[in-house]
Amino acid sequence: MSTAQTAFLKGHGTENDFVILPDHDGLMELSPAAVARLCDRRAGIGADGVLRVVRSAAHPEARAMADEAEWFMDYRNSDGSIAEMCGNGVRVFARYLQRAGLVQEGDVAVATRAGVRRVHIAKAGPDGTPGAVTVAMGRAALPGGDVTVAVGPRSWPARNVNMGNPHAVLFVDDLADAGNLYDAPEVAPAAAYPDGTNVEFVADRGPRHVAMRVHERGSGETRSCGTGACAVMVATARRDGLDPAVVGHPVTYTVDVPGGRLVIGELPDGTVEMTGPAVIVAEGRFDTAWLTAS
Ligand SMILES: N[C@@H](CCC[C@H](N)C(=O)O)C(=O)O
Repeated sequence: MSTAQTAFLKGHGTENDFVILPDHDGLMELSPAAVARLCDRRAGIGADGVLRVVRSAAHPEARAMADEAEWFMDYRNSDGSIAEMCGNGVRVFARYLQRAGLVQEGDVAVATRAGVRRVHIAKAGPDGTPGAVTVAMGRAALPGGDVTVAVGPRSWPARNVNMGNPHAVLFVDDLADAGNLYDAPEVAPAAAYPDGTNVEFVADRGPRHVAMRVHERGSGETRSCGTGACAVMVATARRDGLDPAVVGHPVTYTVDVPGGRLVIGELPDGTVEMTGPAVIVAEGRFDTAWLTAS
């Protein structure tokens, strides 16, 4: 008797890693417990989150976007919670579509809970090195209001930046000041973030060059966060007195994350674009029953 199996892939973007579940017709039941089991780094496959690949027409949350974007990224954090958007995830998602032969190098639109995101897959190098993947992340929203982030006895003022999902961005002299970021820092007032938030600690590295560490809502400390890096870019540009809408030209920053480097630009129309690597590292199968066994 053969055991039912489910196909998966594993990929990452600057070491923000994902289990990818191809479920093109949207038939899979994916409970929060099943996501947490997949993402478990000891008893599961291990990842910061899950990218379920579903045809937009087959998913109730994406049906309205199906004319614009054939594929929907159903993103889940490693604790099983749902997030609106994942910047590295959408780049890795595009790489999966390319590897599966569902799209070619060039432009692809991907439906997300934060709306349609346009992704560009650059040509591979002459030696076959995969090209970088760029995503137009939409405009940052800057809700304003005073926000404070505390770690133990220390606290810092933070900037509230929304990239489709929420972020609190603050500047430190030394990234070690963030301490253990597996636990969520305290963010006040709680009313600024009714659904919780991601928190980014930022240190300067040079002109238009910063480094960051992140606590991701629903995943703990990760090696990178794409929406977080975009929020950091915008918060840093405003701190530096740079608003592309005012200066009339794009503004670009390099953002180093523990898992690599992202290049992020903001255009005069407010659109934020992020470029970086996106790779698939493995492909396999697990027993379907394992996902739901108690
Ligand atoms: N790693 C992601 C962000 C994933 C969602 C986040 N944890 C949230 O809950 O908002 C990225 O690359 O943007």
